[in-house]
Amino acid sequence: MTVTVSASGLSLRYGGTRALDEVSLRLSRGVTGLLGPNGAGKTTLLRVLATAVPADRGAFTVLGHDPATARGRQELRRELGYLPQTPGFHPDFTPFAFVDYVAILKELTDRAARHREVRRVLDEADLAEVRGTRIKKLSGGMRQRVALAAALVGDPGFLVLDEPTVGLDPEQRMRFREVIARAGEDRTVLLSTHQTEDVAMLCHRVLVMAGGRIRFDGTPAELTARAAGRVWSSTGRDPGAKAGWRTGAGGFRNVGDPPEGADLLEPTLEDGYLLTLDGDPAEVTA
Ligand SMILES: Nc1ncnc2c1ncn2[C@@H]1O[C@H](COP(=O)(O)OP(=O)(O)OP(=O)(O)O)[C@@H](O)[C@H]1O
Repeated sequence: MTVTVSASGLSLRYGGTRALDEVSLRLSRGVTGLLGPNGAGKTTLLRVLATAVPADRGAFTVLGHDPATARGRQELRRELGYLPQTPGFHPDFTPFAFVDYVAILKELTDRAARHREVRRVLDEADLAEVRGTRIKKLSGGMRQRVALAAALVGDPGFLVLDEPTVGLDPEQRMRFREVIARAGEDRTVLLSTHQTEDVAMLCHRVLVMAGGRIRFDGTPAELTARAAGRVWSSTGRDPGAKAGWRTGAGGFRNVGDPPEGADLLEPTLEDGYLLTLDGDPAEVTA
């Protein structure tokens, strides 16, 4: 597999907080999911890779461009589509006007070619029918897709998406996933999310971050497999479980080291994720 994004030893401190602590990774084409609890460092990592903020230490390249030089930074930004955690757009703009504005910022100066590109990305994000409707009249899911369309302008090879499915209802999330999956067919996509189903359904690869470090790097199946034989049901709360929660059926689902004779359950990616957060930080790969 061709490596498209490569980072080594990325570190960044905010005062006393180590937001990134020696992060190294290699990405290839397709969608890679980035999971981690609040404050894990996901947004900081995405901001560094999007050249929005420089790391204190470490280096990285995107599609061969090194942001340490002014020219490399410029080339990298031409290959970048970034959907930040809180995208801002003027509510009175239409999707067409907003994406056209972003296209101008991305140096698409020929008006006819730019308008063709704007229509193309609006189609790709499933927004053709509402391209003339004011953004303030669109649903949250459609607004997210407007932000995604803006990130797709100029056909960037590297897409950085920070929690794009947050706040979407299940149907909107499905449609959004379809658009991301399509975008990932021929691009490198790094997708931060709190939704383990996003990762299970979309990603060929998953990274788990906690405390500024990468705690897991492997396939979704490998993350799920971490919980094999470590998930069980019980009628009451099991004090020996690392985590346990009441299910809709009234019993408890537990992860950890099951007691003798426990009623074992099929693990999910979420179980593997929870056990990874609880595990040894030195165990990085599957
Ligand atoms: N601009 C900043 N100034 C000071 N501290 C910051 C700043 N940005 C982030 N941090 C701190 O750095 C750490 C990592 O934050 P970051 O936003 O990268 O985490 P995250 O994994 O994206 O979290 P979330 O899932 O809540 O979005 C946190 O402890 C956060 O409080």
